[in-house]
This record gives sequence, C-alpha cells and structure tokens, in this order.
Amino acid sequence: MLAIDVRDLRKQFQVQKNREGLGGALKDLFKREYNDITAVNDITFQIPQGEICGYIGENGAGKSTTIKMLTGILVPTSGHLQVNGYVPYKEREKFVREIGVVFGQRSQLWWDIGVIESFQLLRKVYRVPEAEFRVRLDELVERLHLGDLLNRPVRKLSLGQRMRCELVASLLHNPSIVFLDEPTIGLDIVVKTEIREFLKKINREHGTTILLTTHDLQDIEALCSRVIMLDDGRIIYDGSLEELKSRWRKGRELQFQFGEMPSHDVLKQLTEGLEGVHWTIDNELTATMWLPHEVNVSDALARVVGSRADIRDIKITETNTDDIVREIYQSGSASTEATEKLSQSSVTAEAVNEAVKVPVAAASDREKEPQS
Ligand SMILES: Nc1ncnc2c1ncn2[C@@H]1O[C@H](COP(=O)(O)OP(=O)(O)OP(=O)(O)O)[C@@H](O)[C@H]1O
Repeated sequence: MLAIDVRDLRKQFQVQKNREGLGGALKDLFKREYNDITAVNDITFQIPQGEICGYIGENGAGKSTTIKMLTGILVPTSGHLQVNGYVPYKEREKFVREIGVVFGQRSQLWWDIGVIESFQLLRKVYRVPEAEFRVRLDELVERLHLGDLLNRPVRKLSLGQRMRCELVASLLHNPSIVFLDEPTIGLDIVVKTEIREFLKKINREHGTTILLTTHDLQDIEALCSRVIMLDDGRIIYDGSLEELKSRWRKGRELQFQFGEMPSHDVLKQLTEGLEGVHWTIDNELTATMWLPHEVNVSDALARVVGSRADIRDIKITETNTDDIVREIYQSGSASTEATEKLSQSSVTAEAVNEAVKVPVAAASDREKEPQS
C-alpha cells in the first residue's frame, strides 16, 4: 500500500473582493464579490512507505495547503487523495492515530502547562497504553536530550527546545507517516543538525514515511531521497535532488593560485585531450580552469598537480543547490536548463592532497466535509 496517493488534487479558495472607498464598502455589504484562488492545481504524486520526501517551493506555492489536505484539515476542491489507505478529511478519528504532524510555526503543545503534562494529554487523545507510552517517551527523551525540560512550561522553552518537544509530541503514538511543515525554521545549525540526525534514525529504524516542507535546502540534502518542487500550485519537478542538480549545472571551475605563473600555452598543454576544458588567466598569479561535468575533477587536477607547477592555493567552484533552486523558481520550470550559477567553496592545496492534537491546534483552519 502506498503511504500517500494523490491524483489531480486541487484546492481553490474563495477570497472576498474589497471595493475601494465608502461607496465600495457599502456595495460590499449588499453584494459581495469573490475571487477564486487556486492554491493547489491538479497535482499528482505517490509516496511509498518508508520514503523521506522533500516538498519545496517559493512562498505561496501551495505547500502548506497540500499538507493541510493530506492531514485532513482542509477538504480538497477536487481530485483523489489517500493517506495510509484513508481519505483524510472523511475518516479523521482513525486516520489521525496513524499520522504525526509538526507545523514549525504553530505549536501543538499547551503553552502554560509542563511539557510532560502535554505529552500525557496527547497520550490520552491518541489512546496510547501507559506502558507503551513510557517506553516510547523514554526513548524519544533520551534521543532528543529532553530530560531537563519535561517539567518546564512550554512558554519558558527556547525555540530549539520547543521544536524538539514538538517532534516528540508528534511521534508519541508511533505514527507510520509524519508531516513536517518547516520543522527547522528559525533554528541554529546545532539544533538543525540534531533534528536531521534524529529524523534519519526514526526513518531507518521504524520505516517512518516523512513528508517535509522546508525553505532550507540543507534539510533536503541531508534527509531526502526525493524532492517534489511546486510552483504556483503545480508540480514542476519530482525526482532526486542529485538528478535535479546534474540536469541544471553545467560545469565547475578550479582556480589556481601559483607562486610562479605558467604561461597560458603551458596551462593549455597540461589539460590537452580533456574535452571542453579551457583556461582563463585572472591576474599575474591566478588562472582558472573551467571543466564540464563529464570531465572528472581529479583527472584534471592531477594533470596540474603532477606538472610540478608551483601551486599555492586551489579553489573549487561548485554549482550551489540554493542557486540552482532559486533559478528554477525564477523560471517557473525545472525542465529547461538555466544559465549556470556558481558559488565558491575554497579548498586548500593541502586539502586537495587529502495529529489528533494538530487538528485541535489548527481548528480554525479545519473545514467541514462538503454537503452533497
Ligand atoms: N485560507 C485561505 N484562504 C485564501 N487563500 C489562501 C488560504 N490559504 C492559503 N491561501 C493562498 O493559497 C496560496 C498557497 O498558500 P500556501 O500557504 O499553501 O503556500 P506555501 O507554499 O505553504 O507558502 P509559504 O512557504 O509562504 O508557507 C497562496 O496564494 C495563499 O495566499
């Protein structure tokens, strides 16, 4: 059975138009006019059990709306949707016991009571037997180092501490699917890394399926075997991040700083036979080799290092994922190649040598099933 099965899923919102001025306001009172906004526009994707999938897109692309439909908070306008075999908005009671949700910008914990009391309340909501709850809680508390925090009220926790508690809250009932909507937003790199490692382990050990929305592409690089990219409510890419990068990047640059500069002709001779490689002289001591992706960096590098040229420093300029993704967002399509964007990473010469609660929290968003 698929963890998530989405076909031609659409969500439209009706937004009231506000006419200008007092006259407009009076007209609005008697005759309201609406605009239709298509937040999710006939998307189709399937996620098998145990996969970690990144769901990315610019602000307003439709990510949260999709997650809200997948978790049963919003009712789709049209299309087919099944999560763990359930239609989320129809079979909420049973369904929510199998999913965990973290909305990075919204808490599912009770603000004024101790963390452990929130967990106990969730245990009752999810109907987890006490003994099972204890075992699971102990494991999660140890992994996320929450021991000292359990008796503190949530409002007294830092963002990083609260986010670790949110993760525990979403996993207390051992859900088979977890939806994470920007779980690392605003966190420092230490907490981000800790959360990424934790999610990897949970996925590996329990086979938990994870759908993750984030603006931090390092979350995607660290965790996701697959990425779905959304633009204006439509899927513009569905595949691996590696494939996306290799499809969009064109080449790399190796910048050499020499103690004594070889001539342009000597440099050209060094890389003779490596197709597509060419040199530019940057200044009296620096030259840059450009090489297409088909050429192996170590082959090209070995030619120069092996020449006994007096190399003082080397910089490898790699295609940067953020640049690639930004460019795709700007063009609105992942199917055409972009102009190569590069950002620099420096390498020294030496180195070269070497929830049920969620619907409660989001009650204001929840929709009623449409009446037929
Ligand atoms: N309840 C709503 N009523 C009307 N329009 C909405 C509603 N919720 C979302 N939208 C609109 O739907 C579109 C998609 O919004 P959504 O929140 O899903 O985007 P997102 O990709 O999650 O963005 P972000 O990265 O900023 O969180 C936006 O144009 C937004 O204004």
